[in-house]
Amino acid sequence: MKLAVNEIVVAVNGIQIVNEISLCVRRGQFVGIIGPNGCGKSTLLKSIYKVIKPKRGTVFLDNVDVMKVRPKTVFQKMAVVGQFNDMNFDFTVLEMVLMGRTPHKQLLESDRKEDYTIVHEALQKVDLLDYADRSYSTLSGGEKQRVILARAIAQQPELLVLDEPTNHLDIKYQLQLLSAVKSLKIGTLAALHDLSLAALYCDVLYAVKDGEVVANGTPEQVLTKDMVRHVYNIDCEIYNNPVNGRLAFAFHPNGDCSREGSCNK
Ligand SMILES: Nc1ncnc2c1ncn2[C@@H]1O[C@H](COP(=O)(O)OP(=O)(O)OP(=O)(O)O)[C@@H](O)[C@H]1O
Repeated sequence: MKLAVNEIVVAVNGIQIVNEISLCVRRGQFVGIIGPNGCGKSTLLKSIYKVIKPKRGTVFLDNVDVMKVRPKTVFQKMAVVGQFNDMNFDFTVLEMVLMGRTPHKQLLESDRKEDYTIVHEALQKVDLLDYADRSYSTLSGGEKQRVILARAIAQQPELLVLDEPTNHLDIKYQLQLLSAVKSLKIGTLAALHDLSLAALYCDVLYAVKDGEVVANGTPEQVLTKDMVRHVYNIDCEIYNNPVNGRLAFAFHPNGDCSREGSCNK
């Protein structure tokens, strides 16, 4: 499996939101996209999973031209966990996760025993097996997020696209969700806000500012004080986390670089 995104340009009302972004995800790689609010992460991801048609550029999943083929062909290989997961109709948790099987079925084909086994395993992975009969609409934001991940897992994708997947989750479930994703050993592309989690889970990072990639490489190459200041306009100290040995971040209070005297110490 290889996702190849080449020079994607997305413009809305004449304003360029994504500016010639290229990136690559290979089998087993966890690739993170970091950058401040509004820098274009979701817009880029939406153009990769066919919700937005870019003005220019290509997205290939192996030899499949994502822009040109029908959605079913794409979603047999790609699963998505978006940022907002509310539904207009109510379903049980089991029904929600069963929907992950849809790209693998013919029209009106009924669910088979094998589908239920896959769904049970997916619910187990996100620690929600006991919730199978609960109504989705009654779940907390974090529980909904985990159901949507279970649905994506049940899809048995080769590539998982996640838009801020740890939104709504407490720290235990942030770690559980990212560990569950990592254990799938498939290609993953995730927009992430938490730099420590990005350092802990990602093999490769792309830092985005104003719709452009300004740095890419391993977390150690990308997550520098200069990058954080340039991209987020804030000062920080970076150290090795004594628990996991990965990079950790301490941000300066009042560390907005635009404030007088707060930067360049
Ligand atoms: N359909 C649209 N019409 C107008 N502006 C849009 C549209 N879609 C996105 N934008 C703007 O494009 C910019 C990038 O939005 P996007 O959601 O991609 O950012 P993001 O990096 O995912 O942000 P966040 O971290 O806050 O989720 C924002 O300023 C947003 O307001």
